[in-house]
This record gives sequence, structure tokens and C-alpha cells, in this order.
Amino acid sequence: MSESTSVDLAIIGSGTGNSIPDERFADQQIAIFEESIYGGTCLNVGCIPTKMFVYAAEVAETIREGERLGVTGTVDKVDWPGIVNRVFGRIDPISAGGRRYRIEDCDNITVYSSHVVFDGVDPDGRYRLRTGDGDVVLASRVVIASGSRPVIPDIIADSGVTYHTNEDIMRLPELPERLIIVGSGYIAAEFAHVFGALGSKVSIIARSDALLRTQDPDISARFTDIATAAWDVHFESAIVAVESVGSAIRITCADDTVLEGDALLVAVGRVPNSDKIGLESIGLGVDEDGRIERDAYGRTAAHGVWTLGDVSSPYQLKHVANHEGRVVQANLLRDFDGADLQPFDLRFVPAAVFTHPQIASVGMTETEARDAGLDITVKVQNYGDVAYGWAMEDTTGLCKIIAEKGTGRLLGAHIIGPQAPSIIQPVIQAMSFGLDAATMARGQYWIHPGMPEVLENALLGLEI
Ligand SMILES: Cc1cc2nc3c(=O)[nH]c(=O)nc-3n(C[C@H](O)[C@H](O)[C@H](O)COP(=O)(O)OP(=O)(O)OC[C@H]3O[C@@H](n4cnc5c(N)ncnc54)[C@H](O)[C@@H]3O)c2cc1C
Ligand SMILES: NC(=O)c1ccc[n+]([C@@H]2O[C@H](COP(=O)([O-])OP(=O)(O)OC[C@H]3O[C@@H](n4cnc5c(N)ncnc54)[C@H](O)[C@@H]3O)[C@@H](O)[C@H]2O)c1
Repeated sequence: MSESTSVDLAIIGSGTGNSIPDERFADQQIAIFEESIYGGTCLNVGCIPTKMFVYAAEVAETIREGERLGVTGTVDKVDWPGIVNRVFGRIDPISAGGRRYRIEDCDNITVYSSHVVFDGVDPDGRYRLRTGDGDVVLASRVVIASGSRPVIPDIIADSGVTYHTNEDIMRLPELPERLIIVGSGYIAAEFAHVFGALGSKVSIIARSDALLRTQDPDISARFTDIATAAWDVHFESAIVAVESVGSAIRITCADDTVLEGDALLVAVGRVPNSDKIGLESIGLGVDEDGRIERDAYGRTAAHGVWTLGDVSSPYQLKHVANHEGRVVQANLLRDFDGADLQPFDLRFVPAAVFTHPQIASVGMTETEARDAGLDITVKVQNYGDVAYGWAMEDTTGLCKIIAEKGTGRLLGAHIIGPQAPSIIQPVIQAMSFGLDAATMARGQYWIHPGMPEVLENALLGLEI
């Protein structure tokens, strides 16, 4: 049995968890546990590399779409290995540098590069954490920031075929000629764009009758139309067989559709990493979606144990994990039972899908607002209705605003079209700071002829 080490704070996960120790924690002994690449999902296999690939895909699309503007060009070559090297040539050193900084420059921090589990509580009430390498760390306070991982349907896992997830698809040695994507959410939409624009033939197997189903119905419908024209999309498809045929993968669906591909990407959702960390040994449970239960301040039911990010948040988004990280960080400097703890603010959480065209949203969908019994007014404004949309010859972009009748309270905004994640930001600001639609529309200038005029016109078009 190895000797144990005592620390003031243990952090499980080096994603958002790595941002917690700053100079205010310099007098605390801290253990950080990371079983995989240092820096977590967003940096290594999530937001950042995907968007670096997306940008290259956007450039390829822009060249192809130039013809309708009178600028004709062709994409002569896609240097996939070159793109992979550029992306990871930037990211890998950041991950390695972050790890090196914690190990070499932070005297109060020890990094354990191993899987860790809770192994009960010692007689002094400290949490016992046991690593796969045999180290035992005792901690009076713990932050669980262990994130989430991809779900793999049994029929694929059991088939023995080679499949990919976000963890390795971006490091394929060559661009697959034919890519099959199983799933119809964020990751499916983003990678379909990346691989489709860079030259793969993309097939999507979707369980339901639409893509990005959790978006506002107008956005999901518009995207589904565009995606169906761009890629080979199979709706309401249940997979009944998955097999290897030579170097290819063959998937058969219940309606006898047979698809063959050179690579298979699984993107059917992510589950919280709450099931392999020994939570039961410290009396903690999870909710029906596998998320660690927590209160508004990030506290679990175990005294001194906090949680944040994908493992416990209702949102699997990095900006949410970062916010939750800042809240837990502030609360760690207070008493666990203190009356001055800071709560999470999850009122107006925006999200964007970096597919083609881009999509961004904040607040309620029209369906959610109606289901909530609110008296609403809705305006849909097309990109093509404003001058910059004419400049772009845009025919598919739209901006939809939902507000409360009578008060003009902004309830939701949903945009599909070029630069949607940037264009939506003023609405996030308005909702966060309580601006109503009329004040937002006429209480400021809108640069003419900028694309945000689509937002201005949508606000002015509401019948409040
Ligand atoms: C392909 C993809 C694209 C995405 N794009 C975006 C985007 O554009 N915008 C956005 O907002 N969000 C995006 N996300 C979501 C975002 O990446 C996550 O919400 C965010 O990274 C979660 O952060 P976290 O700190 O909770 O977990 P993570 O960053 O996943 O960190 C958890 C860490 O804990 C480690 N760990 C887990 N269990 C243990 C254990 N028992 N012992 C030791 N270590 C352990 C894991 O190895 C991991 O490194 C994307 C996700 C994916 C998969
Ligand atoms: N731009 C971003 O912010 C971004 C990008 C990527 C991922 N993410 C985060 O990561 C999460 C996970 O992404 P995701 O795309 O894996 O999940 P998702 O929840 O967005 O979508 C999963 C989709 O797969 C479908 N599905 C489930 N089981 C299936 C099956 N057996 N066969 C076929 N389809 C099936 C679901 O109906 C759903 O539409 C997202 O919800 C999001 O929070 C965010």
C-alpha cells in the first residue's frame, strides 16, 4: 500500500479545472488529475481545433461560391496533412506548455497523469483519491471537472469496425473519399461541413426527420433543407448492421439502405464522466442524464466537493464551463457553508453551430416560448432583405426574434447565416442587461450597411 499525500485542494480534470488555481491559491497545496491530454476537450479535441478546420472549410466554400458574385475560382488542392499539421502544430505545444507550466513552475501544484477515483473518506473527513498509478491523495476539498465523452451505440461498438469520434477524426492521415457520419447534432453538422467542403463525399445517418432538432423549428428546417442539398442525408434511419468490407465500412439501415464509406464518425451525443470516478464511495449520486447533482453554487451533497462543466452542467458548452469555473473558483475562496457564495448565472446561455451556414441562438425557441404560455410576437428577417445580404447574394440566411407582447421583453434570437455567432452578440448583451426590443432597436446606432442591420430590422418588425 503506497503512502498518501495530503493536499488542500484536488481537481479532477485539466480542462476548465486547470484554470482554477491562480495566484490567490498560491498558499494551497493542490493536486490536478488528468488521465488524458492536458488541457481537456475544448483545447485538444473540441472547440478550438474544430473551428480551425471549419475556417479552412469556409475558405474552400467561399471560393466555390464566388461565381455567383462574378468571381470565379476553383479549389485546386486541399492539403489535408498540411491542415492537420497547422492545427495541431499550434495546439499540441499549448497543451504541452500548460502541463509543463503546472509541473515545473507551480511549486504548490502536483500533476498526476492518471485516472483517479474517489475511494471513500478517511477518519479525519478527508476524501481519499486513488490513481491508476497507485498514488493516494487525501484532500479536504475537491473539484470534479471531469467533463464528458462520446456515446458509442452498441451496434457500432460491438461490430469491431474502425470508427472515429472527435478525439481522432481530426488526425486522420488522409482525407477520406467517403465519410459516413452517424448523428445529427452539433458535431455531425460541423464535421459534415469540414469534410464536405474539403472534398469528402459526406453521408449522414440521422435518427429523426430533421437535423439540429433542438434548434428553433425555423432554423432546424432551414438547415435541414440546406444540408440535404449539400450532403447525402438519410433521415429516420435505424442502423441494423455495421461491417467491414475490405478497407471500407458498410452500414445497413432498417429500410435496407446500404451505405459504404472509407471512414466512420460517431456523433450521437456525449455522456458525463461521472460513472467511473467512485462517486458512490463518498455518497454522491447522479441525475437521470448521468450528471452529478449540484446546487446553484456548484456544491455537491458531499461537504467540500464542488463540480462544474460537462460532468454536471445542463449545457455542454465551453463558455458555460468557463463561467462555472469562475464561479467555483470564487466560491473556493469562501466557506463551503458561507452565506456569501456566488451562484451560477445560466439565464441567457447562447450557443453556436459552426457549420455551413453558421447558426447561433440565445434564449427560448418559439416552441419553448409558446409552451411556456407566453404571449409572444415573432419576426423573421431574411439576410437578403438588408444591403449587406444583397452584397453577399445571400438567399438562405435568416434572423428570428421572439419577444413578449406588451413589454417587448426579449425572449429569444435565432440566426442562420454567415457570421451568425458574431451577429447575435448584441442580443445576448441586451437580454443579459435587460434591454427591451424597442430600446435595443432605437437606443443605439447600427452601422450601415453592416450585416447586423438584419437584427435591427427584425427588432423593428416585432409587433409589440
Ligand atoms: C468536437 C467538439 C466541438 C466542440 N465545440 C465547441 C464550441 O465550438 N463551443 C463550445 O462552447 N463548446 C464546444 N464543445 C464543448 C466543450 O468542448 C465542452 O463543453 C468543454 O470542453 C467542457 O469542459 P470541461 O472542463 O467540463 O471538461 P473537459 O475539457 O472535457 O475536461 C475534463 C478532463 O477530465 C479528464 N478526466 C475525466 N475523468 C477523469 C478521471 N477520472 N481521472 C483523471 N482525469 C479525468 C478528461 O481526460 C478531460 O481532460 C465542443 C465539444 C466537442 C466534443
Ligand atoms: N459549436 C459548439 O458549441 C459545439 C460543437 C460540438 C459539440 N458541442 C457540444 O457537444 C455536445 C455533443 O455533441 P453531439 O453532436 O455529439 O451531440 P448532440 O446532442 O448535439 O446531437 C446528437 C444527435 O445524435 C442523435 N442520435 C442519438 N443517438 C443516435 C443513434 N443511435 N443513431 C443516430 N443518431 C442518434 C440525436 O438525436 C441527436 O440529434 C453538443 O450537445 C454540444 O453541447 C458544441
